[in-house]
Amino acid sequence: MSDESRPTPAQTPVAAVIPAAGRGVRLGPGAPKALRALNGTPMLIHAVRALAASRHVSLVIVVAPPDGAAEVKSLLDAHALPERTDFQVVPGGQSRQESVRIGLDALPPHYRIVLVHDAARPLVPVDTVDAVIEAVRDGAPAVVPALPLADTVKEVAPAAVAGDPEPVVATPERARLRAVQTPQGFDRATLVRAHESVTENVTDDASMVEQLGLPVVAVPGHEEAFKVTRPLDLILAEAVLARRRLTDGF
Ligand SMILES: Nc1ccn([C@@H]2O[C@H](COP(=O)(O)OP(=O)(O)OP(=O)(O)O)[C@@H](O)[C@H]2O)c(=O)n1
Ligand SMILES: C[C@](O)(CO)[C@H](O)COP(=O)(O)O
Repeated sequence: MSDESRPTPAQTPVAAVIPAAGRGVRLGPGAPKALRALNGTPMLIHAVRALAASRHVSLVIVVAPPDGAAEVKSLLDAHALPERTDFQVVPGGQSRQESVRIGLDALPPHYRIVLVHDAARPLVPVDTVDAVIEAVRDGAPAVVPALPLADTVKEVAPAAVAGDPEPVVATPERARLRAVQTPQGFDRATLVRAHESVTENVTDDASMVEQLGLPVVAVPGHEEAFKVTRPLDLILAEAVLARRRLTDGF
């Protein structure tokens, strides 16, 4: 077993990269998505707090909108965050993949475990974060939190004429499908190699590790780790925060 793939001890420090450089086109016009407010606090601050809630995470690197690094730094300074966690801000890229790679480049060398977490998943519970970390510490090179699907999924072919109904070509067996969330956790050397090797666009980091032929494992995700993508998701996120305030007092 090479040094890089050896299981890491429980005290190995964990860093989190938070890609937050997206525009949020599907959310509609307005500020970059990560800077939009959820119950008065920017989505990004909720996401940073969610990751820093894990006592294992000692560094959070926020990948800011390309022209928004100064604004993000001010936001982090203006909000209460755990003192045991260090924060760094770097300007992001044109795609999620490029933003994650920029975040990885900023990681100090001694971090051997890295989480990648969408700013757009601001409400992930700390138990989910810790379950991902534990699986990486147990030796998995890549870990995803995942949930079974409620809908049946169809594969379609392109319509002959744009706008016409799309022909359905297959119905994958639902019991074997999972909806994948973040944080995704990685052995740092594996993730760096994946980002160096895979050049085509992918929608998550774990799929790059799959392309290297390395194992990716799934741990239980959480309904509240959903991604704020469309306007209805903002309403749902604010409802979850209101419920938390009532039941947990924060
Ligand atoms: N160039 C980019 C694009 C996306 N992201 C981040 O990747 C995460 C997941 O992306 P998504 O939800 O698709 O966000 P957006 O790209 O902002 O959304 P849209 O596709 O609707 O524009 C988000 O936290 C987003 O800020 C990023 O850091 N850099
Ligand atoms: C990484 C991710 O959140 C896993 O579900 C998702 O693939 C991001 O997709 P997006 O289209 O960039 O939001």
